[in-house]
Amino acid sequence: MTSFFKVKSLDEVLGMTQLFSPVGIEELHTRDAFSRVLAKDLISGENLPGFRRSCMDGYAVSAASTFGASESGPAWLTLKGAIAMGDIPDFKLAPGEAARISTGGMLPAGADAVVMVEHTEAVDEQSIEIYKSVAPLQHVIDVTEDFAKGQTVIEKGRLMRPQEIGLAAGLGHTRIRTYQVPKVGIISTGDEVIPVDKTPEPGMVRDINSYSLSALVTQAGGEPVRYGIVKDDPRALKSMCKKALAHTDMVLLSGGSSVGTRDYTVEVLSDLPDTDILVHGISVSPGKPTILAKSGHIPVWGLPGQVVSAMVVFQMVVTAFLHRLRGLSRPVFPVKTSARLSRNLASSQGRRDFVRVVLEQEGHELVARPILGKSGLIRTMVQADGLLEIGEHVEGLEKGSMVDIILLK
Ligand SMILES: Nc1nc2c(c(=O)[nH]1)N[C@H]1C(S)=C(S)[C@@H](COP(=O)(O)OP(=O)(O)OC[C@H]3O[C@@H](n4cnc5c(N)ncnc54)[C@H](O)[C@@H]3O)O[C@H]1N2
Ligand code: MOO
Repeated sequence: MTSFFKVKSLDEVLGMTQLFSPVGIEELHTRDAFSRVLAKDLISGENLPGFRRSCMDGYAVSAASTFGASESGPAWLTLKGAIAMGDIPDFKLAPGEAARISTGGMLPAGADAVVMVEHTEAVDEQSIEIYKSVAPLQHVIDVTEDFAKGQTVIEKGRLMRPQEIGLAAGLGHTRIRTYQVPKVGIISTGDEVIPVDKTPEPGMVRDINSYSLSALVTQAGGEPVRYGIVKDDPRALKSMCKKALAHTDMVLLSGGSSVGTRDYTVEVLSDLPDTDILVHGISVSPGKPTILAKSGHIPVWGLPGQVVSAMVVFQMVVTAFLHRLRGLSRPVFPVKTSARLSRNLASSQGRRDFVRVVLEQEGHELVARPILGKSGLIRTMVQADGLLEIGEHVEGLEKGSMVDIILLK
């Protein structure tokens, strides 16, 4: 029997991300850097907060002055003054003294803790009673408690989430260096594939893949560039590949990845200058007939034409390469939930299966119902809340077992 594919494991293929490098760097205003990846360590130029800051409304004290204080035996302290927000206190606290302070105010010299106002009682204009002792630094943010001057606060390769944007702003970094957004060229192939604004004759299909793949590229942090539909003609496909390679950082071809009489992708890619076929076949289902080539420094994918397979391979394989091009230094962990499996599921050993599932709430539990349908049915992806992964060494899963579901965004 002819073996068409030299199938590689998913882990082997994912290991190939290291053969590719992040795209170029650009400087951006911090407010535009959301979802970008930092290209240079961000160093703190100052201490944060830079002064001892109260995190409660109450009284600044030396903790030692409150030791032993209780409801029945309060500590008695002399009121030295009040600290206005944003002011530097112009007095020092001696033992046995306290100063009125608000949340965010600067502690005076001699103070190392704050007593919450609800644990005090004013005796008269000059003195207060304290009903609860505080420990040193209680209710206080210390000078370098967020960050110290010179410290790396965000490492190169980290994603700029809302909290990283806030931190950069808090340290006064208005411009930061990030990786560019990788451009991803998308080419649909197939004599039967027509533009979505045309009405298909029998035997024809509208071009679903360049739309679903564009959306996936955007979701994974890339910029899709659509090159339309190319007929099953090696010369036309080669010329479109060259065009996409000249203007993008990664190329996705959909269709023609298998071994049919009109599946030219491998032939065309092999024929491009400075191009190696790294993968033709991955031991996953759906998506086995996937191709990965390296053209110069650019990854080129031959994705299966089946609408579900193209999407699943993008999510489970291509995304890791796009993250590499974006400059991300750590994996982005998929969002998962735990659910009880509604039925027995068979699976072939030696292959990783990704089964589409619907999630349903039953009492306090989530139940995962597998959607059994062919990989040419877009309906099955639309119904799916997530994917259930069945490992290479697992023969099947039993009804009632708890499983992890990768949620589809
Ligand atoms: N003898 C074998 N045949 C096949 C195998 C195999 O191992 N041995 N694998 C099957 C699997 S699994 C898949 S998946 C497909 C992949 O085939 P291709 O990548 O060559 O894709 P096409 O034949 O071009 O198309 C498959 C299917 O998808 C439709 N299609 C293609 N492009 C689009 C698009 N842009 N939008 C919507 N639909 C699209 C196309 O019309 C076909 O129906 O190979 C199996 N064969
Ligand atoms: O990859 Mo194919 O998608 O199993 O139908």
